[in-house]
Amino acid sequence: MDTMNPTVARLLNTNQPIRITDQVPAHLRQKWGSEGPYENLDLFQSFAKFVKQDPTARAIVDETTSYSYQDLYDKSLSLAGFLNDLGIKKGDVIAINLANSWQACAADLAVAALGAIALPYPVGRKHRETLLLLKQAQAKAIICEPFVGETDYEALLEGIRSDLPSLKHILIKGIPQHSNINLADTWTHTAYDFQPQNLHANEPVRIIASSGTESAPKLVLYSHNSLVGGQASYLKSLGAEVRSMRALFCVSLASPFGSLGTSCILAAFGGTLVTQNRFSPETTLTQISNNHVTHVFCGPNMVDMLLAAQQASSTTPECEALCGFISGGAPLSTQTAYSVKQIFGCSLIQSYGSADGIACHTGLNDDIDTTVETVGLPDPDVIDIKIVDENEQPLPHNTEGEILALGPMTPMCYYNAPELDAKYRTQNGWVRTGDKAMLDEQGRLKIMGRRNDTLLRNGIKINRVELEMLIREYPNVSEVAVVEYQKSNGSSLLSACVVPSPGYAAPNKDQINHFLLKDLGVERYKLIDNALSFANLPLAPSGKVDLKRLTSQAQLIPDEQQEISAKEILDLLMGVERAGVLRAAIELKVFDLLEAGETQTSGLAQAAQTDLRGMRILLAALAGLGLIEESNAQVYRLTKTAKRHLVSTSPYYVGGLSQVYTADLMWEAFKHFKDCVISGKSLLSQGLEADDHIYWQEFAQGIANTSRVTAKRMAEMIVPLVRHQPKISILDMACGNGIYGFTLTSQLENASLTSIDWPTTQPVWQKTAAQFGLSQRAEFIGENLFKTTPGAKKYDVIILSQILHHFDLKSCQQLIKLASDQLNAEGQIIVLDFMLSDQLSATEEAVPRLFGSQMLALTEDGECYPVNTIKKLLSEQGLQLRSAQQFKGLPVHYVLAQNTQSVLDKY
Ligand SMILES: C[S@@+](CC[C@H](N)C(=O)[O-])C[C@H]1O[C@@H](n2cnc3c(N)ncnc32)[C@H](O)[C@@H]1O
Repeated sequence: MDTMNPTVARLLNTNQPIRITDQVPAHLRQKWGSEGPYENLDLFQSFAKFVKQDPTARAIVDETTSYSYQDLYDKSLSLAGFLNDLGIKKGDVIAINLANSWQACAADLAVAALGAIALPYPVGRKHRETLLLLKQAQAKAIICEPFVGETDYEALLEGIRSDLPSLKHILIKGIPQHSNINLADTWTHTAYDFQPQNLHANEPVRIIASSGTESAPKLVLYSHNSLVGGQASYLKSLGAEVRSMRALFCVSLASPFGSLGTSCILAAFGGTLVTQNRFSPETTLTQISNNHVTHVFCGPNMVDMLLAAQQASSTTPECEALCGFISGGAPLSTQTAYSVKQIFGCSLIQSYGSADGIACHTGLNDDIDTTVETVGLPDPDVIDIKIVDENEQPLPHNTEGEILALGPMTPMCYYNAPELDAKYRTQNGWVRTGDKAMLDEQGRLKIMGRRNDTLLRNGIKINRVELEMLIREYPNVSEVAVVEYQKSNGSSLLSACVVPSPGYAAPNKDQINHFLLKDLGVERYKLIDNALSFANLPLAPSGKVDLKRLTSQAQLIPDEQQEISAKEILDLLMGVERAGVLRAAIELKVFDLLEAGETQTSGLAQAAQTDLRGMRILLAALAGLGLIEESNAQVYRLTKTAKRHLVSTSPYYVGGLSQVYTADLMWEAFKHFKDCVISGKSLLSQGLEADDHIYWQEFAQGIANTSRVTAKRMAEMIVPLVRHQPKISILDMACGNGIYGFTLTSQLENASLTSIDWPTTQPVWQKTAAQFGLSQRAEFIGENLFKTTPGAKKYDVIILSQILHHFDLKSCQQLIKLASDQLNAEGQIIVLDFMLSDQLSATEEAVPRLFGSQMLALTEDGECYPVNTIKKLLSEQGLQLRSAQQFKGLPVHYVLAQNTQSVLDKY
């Protein structure tokens, strides 16, 4: 909880029963019911109406299959029956965290049939966001994907379950790893006996989570009527016959924009929903033509990507049925609107809306200027709009003010957040959007500044809120505001203004960018140029973050201050102290002793058999490095990081790396690094590549825990490629402790392993063999790698892990040839190493670069090579490159290549 601001903390700690008060006056809801547009049907009933009319009509088409209205109806009621048997009842909140699929729509419909409330949210939320959403909504159950990218989402949920007393059931779209429910088991359950008379269309059915500018997501509560009656009217003008709409959603169906999918296209219109698991421009183009798509719902960036993909393809687009692209989330450019007309021959609709309760869009026949400059005419069947001044007094046309909105789509209230109702709703139910706009003479809405502004960097649009949310995922960051500012040369830059959690330092620019790029897989153009640390973000009189003030503060930073600071230089120069202190603490087992309960300086000195003054100074330094905390004078405890990574019994222990990175040899070598630079050579009397260097024994032990992680990733990739083979022979060249070869062998029943290294590494290798229980399936060859003569035995997989960097290019070439000569037809070589990519900036690649300096200091002519060089070496041997990438979250790259020649061709 230490990362939360007071509002969030208060929200999470409240155990008050949830009160739902429709903020819209009852007489208005009644009027919309009697005069339209409400039909007063609940969402499921409205959907069921179409099932009855034409059960065989296509409801959903995904990349491979289509599902009829009857199919979807049956599946929804089976799931509803299952949920009902679990005890889910009217008014309960069910979170849905699924990629776009028929299952996501069936889950929406099942929850609606029960009179429960669906809380869909897009996949990709991390720990903090998930906890906030589920806790604030007091969700009773969640239906989710097992994995999101590399995140084990089921494990993430299990990890926060103790903080979620309301969460009783987890349904996994796949085989659960814990004692949870497999969603597949629900689809054949006895159908729920749906009784429409038990539901009222003005009751709640869906929460739309809006990121907004709050520290926590806002949960906006919608009734059946406000979706099926109000929100659906929003799309009516976009097609002559809504029933024949075939709508392709590139955005997540769980996003506010995507909420139109189930409730409007299916339940209100009886149309067809075309889905894709994940947006890809190529798949979208294929789906448009194969499914005669009429409407594409996407963000402006996606439109640009579709245009680029179509331009790159040699075929003319097949899109006769296409009426338009509906682009929401950020403003459009004239160029985009123009290109859509040119290339796809259809309209681009600019849609403006927010989950808080506003939606407006341009028309199919609007000219390009109207499309780009306005967001169209507000439709009273959806929403009425007022432009008001600070005192909420209406302003005349062509005058800028804040947009207030009220109409049939207006949501009921914010869920479980009366303070948000007070802030964002007027007394008679109008939604305060916080966005600035004016109405022109024709009554068209012109947006002058959105609350969730779009940022422009080098001409590319970036959604501020999305970026802020991503940065907020960084550990121990409690608040973030991203602002755009101009440099003296006119270029625009992005600055992240970060408030760290109490007791933590704010991450710097490089740390944030590395996190965005490596952990979250964010596109490079969204990286920030600068990071500023704040104790609190300044607030404007409205109570919102004062972005203007932050922008001017960012503006004030002289360019040179964005470079490395003097303190950081000092930190660099004190690297010797840092490494020495940490190595001493590891060798004296200080972290293990603290874990065992020895917390006093004197006790620690005694247990570690050190001088009292020595221990006192060591502990003070460790506290300075943030590895331990002083709880009382001279009493210490481990920090979370140290507990996880520096206690030797932890499975995540990395202290062994001190034997590698702070080995005696390393001090010796770096003492004379200047001379290495001058001579271009290592000054050690014996380079690492020398016969049977003693360093390798220590290395093999020290690297073990870290190797396990990388080896597991490597095995995950190789196993599916070879497991079909009746027999698999693996060669681990320069095996060290042998973990890579053994990890792979252990996952393949029919595999045998040969490992080569200097004879001195054999004892460590034997230990690993015993740990894996694989001594019977493995042999060790103790000899010089370069002297191995390829015999009759050939291999299906050859591993070259962390070895090429020791040698010059010629030797690398020789080694790859040796490997390639021992490869079976169809066999694979995998090279793993520190490598330089051509995609990251120098500071983002500090580790491999520093590793390069290690090679200069320690080896005769070793080096850290670019990925492309390794690729070339493999290609030169006639091997076909299969893939090359950095393992996500690890500093190691791999390049995988395959022998496509038959053995006979080669000899
Ligand atoms: C950096 S370690 C890598 C070990 C292992 N592949 C891993 O990734 O953990 C390099 C290994 O190469 C071995 N080695 C270096 N030159 C060698 C040679 N000429 N013949 C045999 N082994 C060699 C060392 O003994 C050491 O175990």
